[in-house]
Amino acid sequence: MASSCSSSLSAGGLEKLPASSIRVLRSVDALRRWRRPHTLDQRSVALVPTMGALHEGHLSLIRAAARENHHVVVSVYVNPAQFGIREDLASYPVTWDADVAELVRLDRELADDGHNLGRISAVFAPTTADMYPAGFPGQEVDSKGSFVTITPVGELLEGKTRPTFFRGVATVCMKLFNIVQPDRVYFGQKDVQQTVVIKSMVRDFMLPIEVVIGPTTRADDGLALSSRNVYLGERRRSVATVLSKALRAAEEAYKSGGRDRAVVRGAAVKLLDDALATQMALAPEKRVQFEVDYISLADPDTMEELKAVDPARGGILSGAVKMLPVEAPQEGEDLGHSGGPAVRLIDNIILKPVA
Ligand SMILES: Nc1ncnc2c1ncn2[C@@H]1O[C@H](COP(=O)(O)OP(=O)(O)OP(=O)(O)O)[C@@H](O)[C@H]1O
Ligand SMILES: CC(C)(CO)[C@@H](O)C(=O)[O-]
Ligand code: BAL
Repeated sequence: MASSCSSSLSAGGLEKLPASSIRVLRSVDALRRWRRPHTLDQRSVALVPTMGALHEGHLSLIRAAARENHHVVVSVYVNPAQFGIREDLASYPVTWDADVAELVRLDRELADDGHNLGRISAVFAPTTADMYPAGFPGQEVDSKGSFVTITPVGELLEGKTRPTFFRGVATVCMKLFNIVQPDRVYFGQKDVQQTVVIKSMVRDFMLPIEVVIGPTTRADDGLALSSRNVYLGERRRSVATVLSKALRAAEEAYKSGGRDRAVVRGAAVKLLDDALATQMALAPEKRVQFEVDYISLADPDTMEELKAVDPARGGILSGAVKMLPVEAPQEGEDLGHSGGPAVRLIDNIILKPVA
């Protein structure tokens, strides 16, 4: 739940982040009142949707948005509809105070850099009552309510393991887009299937919005930044690079002329198999066990699996790996946020077309 201790009310009763001009808008009405004049004065508005727990990946999207738009709205909303009933809604990291401190710091950076059209104008932090005016429909697969579903892409890969995920994402994004009425929306390539779902929704519902995809921000060792990485703890964090390494191995196979699924995807699978064998040879108090959910080599537009990459079109290599809770925890061992539950890592690499 967003706390209000790190914001203040101005003389006019407007809530702002401290030492900044960033408005905090907590309801649909407040956002609409803020938005109206910018339609009249034809200033461009960008939306960067997030679930908070901000990291450099989010900040890179905000920087891109500020470069190209007069106003940037960052939404911070942990949308319950995209969490399955057995997923981590209750423990999802909520770091409002740190998030707003990052936004204020970034806004100053944007102001000091002369290359930006705009800055962060507002943080939209609505309540679930506001976002689901008929009442929250529930997290079950057969919940009844008003939903946006984008199929078949939303049923593949992530959608197979998380059957309500893309329905929840598309529904909340449709709501956010209708509320904010952005000219441009910014999403990260880290969630590549999400970008395909959002682009399909914008196309199929004729939404007058440009979808901009920002590159994946990584830690120095290659791990894609993700809010859920806080669950890992030290032992699993050191092994979590297996997925990015596996995808990199498959990309190398493509770059060396490999085109068949068995060659390209096979390079990733082999790296994961070898890494797991290495871990399993270690003692329980040292090792990290993981399960591969999928390694996909898919069409860049539909995310349907490919038998071979057409070099004129390229493809998307993506994967999900579940890091299991550590065995035999050691005295004082850092197990990660919320006691170190199983963590699903996702990552991807775009195989670029070659002439
Ligand atoms: N490493 C990253 N690089 C670029 N964009 C990112 C990165 N991580 C997240 N994003 C993007 O930020 C936006 C908000 O994502 P979200 O708040 O879910 O963060 P997250 O790190 O993906 O969290 P989670 O761990 O729950 O998946 C999405 O468009 C997402 O793709
Ligand atoms: C796009 C999004 C903010 C919708 O809740 C979420 O799926 C995310 O953070 O990627
Ligand atoms: N980063 C996408 C949001 C989710 O996995 O729930």
